[in-house]
Amino acid sequence: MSTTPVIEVERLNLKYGDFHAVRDLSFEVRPGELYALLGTNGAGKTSTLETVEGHRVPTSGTVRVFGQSPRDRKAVRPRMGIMLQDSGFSPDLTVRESVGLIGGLTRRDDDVDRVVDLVGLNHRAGTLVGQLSGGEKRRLDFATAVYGTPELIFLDEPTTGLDIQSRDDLWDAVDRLRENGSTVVLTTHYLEEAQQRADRIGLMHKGVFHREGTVAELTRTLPAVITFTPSATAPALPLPVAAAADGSVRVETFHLQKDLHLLLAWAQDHAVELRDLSAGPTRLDDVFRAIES
Ligand SMILES: Nc1ncnc2c1ncn2[C@@H]1O[C@H](COP(=O)(O)OP(=O)(O)OP(=O)(O)O)[C@@H](O)[C@H]1O
Repeated sequence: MSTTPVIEVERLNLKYGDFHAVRDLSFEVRPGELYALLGTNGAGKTSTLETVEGHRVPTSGTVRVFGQSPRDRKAVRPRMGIMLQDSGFSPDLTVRESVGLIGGLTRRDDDVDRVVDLVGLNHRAGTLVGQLSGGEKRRLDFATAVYGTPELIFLDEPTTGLDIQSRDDLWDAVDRLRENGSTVVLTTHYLEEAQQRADRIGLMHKGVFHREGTVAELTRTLPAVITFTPSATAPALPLPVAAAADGSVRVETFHLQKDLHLLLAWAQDHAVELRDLSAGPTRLDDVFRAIES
C-alpha cells in the first residue's frame, strides 16, 4: 500500500471577514487510516472539512487530496464519498431512485440494489424519501458516501439519530470498506465511537489543534482515576487521595495498575470494604473536558 498521504493540509488558514476560524492548521491522513477530526463547538472542523472536500477556498495554506487540489473536481471528486449531515434528496423520489442518482452525481459505478442493501434500506427501496424516518434518511445519506466504494470517505456525524442496531450496522459497513482499503475521515460528537475506532485523532479548539495523535497518546496526557468510599473506621489510606464531602475519595494516577494493586492489597489486609469502587483509564471525554479548564 502507498504511504503517500491521502490528505495533506499545510498551514491552512480560513477567515470569514475579520474572523479567523482556522489558524495555521497542518495534518495529514495516511492511506487506510480512520482519522477523526473532533473538537468543541465552533472549533473549525466543518470549515476545515469543507476545504478538504473542495467546497471552500483556503484564505492561505495548501490542501492536497491524492496529491492534487481538491478544487480539481474531475480528478478528485470521483475518488471520494461524502456523507453530509443532510444530502437533500427530493422527498418525491423513492429510495431506489435517489440511490440511482448518486452514480451520476459522483461519476462512480455501482449496483443500486447492492448499495440499497448495504445501507439496510432494501425493505424501503420503493418508499418515498419524504416518508422515511430520521434514521432511515441518515442511512440514505450514508449511501452517498459508499456508492462505488470510493478510496476516501468523509463521514460527518454519521450516527446522529441512529438507534444502536443501525449504528452497529453502519460501523460494520465502514469496517468492510476499510478492509477494502478505503481511508475514512470522521467527525462526531460521540467520543466513544472515536475512541474505539479512530487510528488517530485531531482534537480542535478555536481553530487550532489542542492535541493530535492516537487515542493512547491523547489520553496518556491525563491521569487515570480511582474512586471509592472507604468505611469510616478504615485505617490511613495507602495513597494520597482527594476527599469529597460525601465521604468518597479520588485517586489520580499515571500508574493505574500498580496503584490499584496497592489499594486492593491494603483493603484485603485491613478487611476494608471499598464501596462503589471504580477505576478506569483516562477517556477521551476527560481530554475534552480538560480543554477549557
Ligand atoms: N459562513 C460563515 N460566516 C462567518 N462565520 C462562520 C461561517 N461559517 C462558520 N463560521 C464561524 O467559524 C467558526 C468555525 O465554524 P465551524 O462550523 O467550522 O466549526 P465546527 O467545529 O464545525 O463547529 P460545530 O461542532 O459547532 O459544528 C465558528 O465560530 C463559526 O461561527
